[in-house]
Amino acid sequence: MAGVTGRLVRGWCLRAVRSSLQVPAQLHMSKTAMGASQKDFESAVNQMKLLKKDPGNEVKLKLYAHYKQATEGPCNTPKPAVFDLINKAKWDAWNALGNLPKETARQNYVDLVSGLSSSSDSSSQVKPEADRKQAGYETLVMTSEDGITKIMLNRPTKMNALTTQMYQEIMLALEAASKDDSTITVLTGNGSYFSSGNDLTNFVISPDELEERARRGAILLRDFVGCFIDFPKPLVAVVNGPAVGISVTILRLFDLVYASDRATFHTPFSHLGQTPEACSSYTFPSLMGPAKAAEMLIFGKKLTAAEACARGLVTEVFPDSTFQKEVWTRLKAYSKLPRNALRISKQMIRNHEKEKLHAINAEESRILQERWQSDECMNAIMNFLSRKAKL
Ligand SMILES: CCCCCCCCCC/C=C/CC(=O)SCCNC(=O)CCNC(=O)[C@H](O)C(C)(C)COP(=O)(O)OP(=O)(O)OC[C@H]1O[C@@H](n2cnc3c(N)ncnc32)[C@H](O)[C@@H]1OP(=O)(O)O
Repeated sequence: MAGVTGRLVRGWCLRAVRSSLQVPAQLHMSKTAMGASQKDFESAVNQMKLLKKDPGNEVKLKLYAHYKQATEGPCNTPKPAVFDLINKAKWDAWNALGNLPKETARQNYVDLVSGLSSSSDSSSQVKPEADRKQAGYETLVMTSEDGITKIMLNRPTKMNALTTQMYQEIMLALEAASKDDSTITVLTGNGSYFSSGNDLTNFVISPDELEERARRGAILLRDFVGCFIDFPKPLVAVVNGPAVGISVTILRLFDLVYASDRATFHTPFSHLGQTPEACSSYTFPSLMGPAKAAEMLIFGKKLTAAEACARGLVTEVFPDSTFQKEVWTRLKAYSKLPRNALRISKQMIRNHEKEKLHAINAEESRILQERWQSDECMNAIMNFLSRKAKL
């Protein structure tokens, strides 16, 4: 019976909404964002030899330390005499990296050099100081100013629901932001919502397409979440209003989450016949404990901003009336901090669990691929769409 209902639902979806869905090519993050290879490392070493501007002693020490760690592992030489100032400073910098894995040191070295190259490139170009809006996005507004790249979800009349095009554009925007000369990257929403999560019309497809679309959807989801796991710079969510579904679960992959007191946090996965994504099946229990995570992820309890803050998902809550002013003042001050130190500190905090997060992301995406083909999921989507049709 359920199977028949499912087939009817899928047929109804196709007839009820005449949608010409296109399947865009999948995007992949650059190699640098995914982890530096030996080749990337060697080319960064060569790039350093060509650098025209002296990056200063502090940076040179970091480069030295990461080079040694990447090539030889933890510091293995005797401590130089106290009066041998230069060698002692070098030894201290290397020794301070402790047991940092070689791969992480290699990645940090590549990131440091890439930061230096892009800042020296940018100093040779004349760029207007004014807000630089970047063209080419249909569902986002991307701007760069005062060391901050802002990616704004821009479908306010649809509560910034995420279409497949939008997932792709966010990945492109993140890739661009990871390479630009900004210090901090911000994601926010235009209008009253931060985002209402996955656009449920992504499911408006013919029954014979479902299996293939679910397969592609899982790849899209995995790549999308992967971009957040790997994002190399400080990433800030400015949660201007309610957040639903994946726009909530992804927050644990941000470094700061600022929320308006008007924001709510809702993950109605079970109601939709679906399961958690964006690594939340692991990150939420570790953040707030399994009992509180279950309340959100299994039973779909909607949290206020204050509750989300108490559970560690939100960094700080601001009154809505002063939200934008207070948050942007704070971020502008942060964006003046030394760029490379911020990046390296972020990576030191995040690198420990990166590999695990990728594995969890792959598994969650695989499970959702099956869920999307279930009658439970299709019935829930149909309920939403038929409510829409009746309005
Ligand atoms: C084979 C499948 C391939 C899928 C590939 C996807 C790959 C990635 C998947 C990642 C998975 C993520 C899981 C989730 O995010 S689950 C959460 C999904 N979101 C929801 O369930 C929210 C649904 N929306 C609502 O409940 C309500 O709209 C609202 C957000 C509570 C707001 O209610 P309100 O009454 O204030 O406003 P309206 O409902 O009138 O909304 C205004 C218009 O916006 C449209 N809208 C809003 N949100 C969505 C949405 N998520 N999907 C589609 N459309 C949305 C709403 O329909 C109105 O449009 P209209 O004016 O045209 O009627």
